Amino acid sequence: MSTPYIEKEVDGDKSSDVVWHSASVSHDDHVQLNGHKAAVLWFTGLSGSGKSTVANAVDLMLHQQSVKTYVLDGDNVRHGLNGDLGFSDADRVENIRRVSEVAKLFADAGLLVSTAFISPFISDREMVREQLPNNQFIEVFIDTPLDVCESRDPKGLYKKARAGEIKNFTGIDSAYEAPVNPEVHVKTAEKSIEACALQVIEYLKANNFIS
Ligand SMILES: Nc1ncnc2c1ncn2[C@@H]1O[C@H](COP(=O)(O)OS(=O)(=O)O)[C@@H](OP(=O)(O)O)[C@H]1O
Ligand SMILES: Nc1ncnc2c1ncn2[C@@H]1O[C@H](COP(=O)(O)OP(=O)(O)O)[C@@H](O)[C@H]1O
Repeated sequence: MSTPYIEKEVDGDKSSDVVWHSASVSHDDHVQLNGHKAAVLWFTGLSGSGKSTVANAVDLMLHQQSVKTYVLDGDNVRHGLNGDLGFSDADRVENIRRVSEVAKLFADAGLLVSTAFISPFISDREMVREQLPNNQFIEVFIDTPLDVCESRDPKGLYKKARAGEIKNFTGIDSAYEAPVNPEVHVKTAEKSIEACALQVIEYLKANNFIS
């Protein structure tokens, strides 16, 4: 007998006649089969801070240990699911809301999912935390000073933003609210990519998400 993992949320009138259907295979069944806990590693930081790089390094380390994983990356999700969204504050909020729902489904399936989104607003990240059960939200602050991100400029976007060719660019003319008490605080300007990834792996081990 499975227990409903995700409770139905009534969203105004549009879904009031939709009834939640419990799955035959429960979250606990997935976790038992996988042999590790599920969680969402929520990487947040400025553009060029290293979210994608560290998230993918962590993902590879986990995969090599036979942990079931998936990476949701802002650049990729914005090509499909969120291709209709731009970079106004309202669109960023909607971006994170949708990603949060997808991440919740991946975690429900028993995966250790990593997300790499700037996710600049504390309120949105706290919304994600609150909708995930049992401390499954792990905030990973990729803390890289703006000047370092700008000197890396892997996609040439800071140059364009400084030239006024891109508006509402995070850290230039759009806000970034740093995490106050993240589960993992990674300073990429001070250590290698591998050391940054290992810091996340150590957190997962110390908190019994993986063995
Ligand atoms: N105006 C503006 N501000 C910030 N970023 C911009 C912008 N325009 C395009 N890009 C590119 O989009 C990537 C950020 O997308 P996200 O979905 O992570 O943004 S957010 O969480 O909704 O704020 C970001 O990717 P990363 O560099 O990997 O962070 C940029 O490549
Ligand atoms: N310790 C480090 N951790 C992460 N990235 C680093 C580090 N040192 C240098 N970099 C470089 O910084 C850049 C970060 O880019 P990216 O991962 O795309 O950032 P983001 O996803 O936050 O926009 C990459 O070119 C990466 O090689």
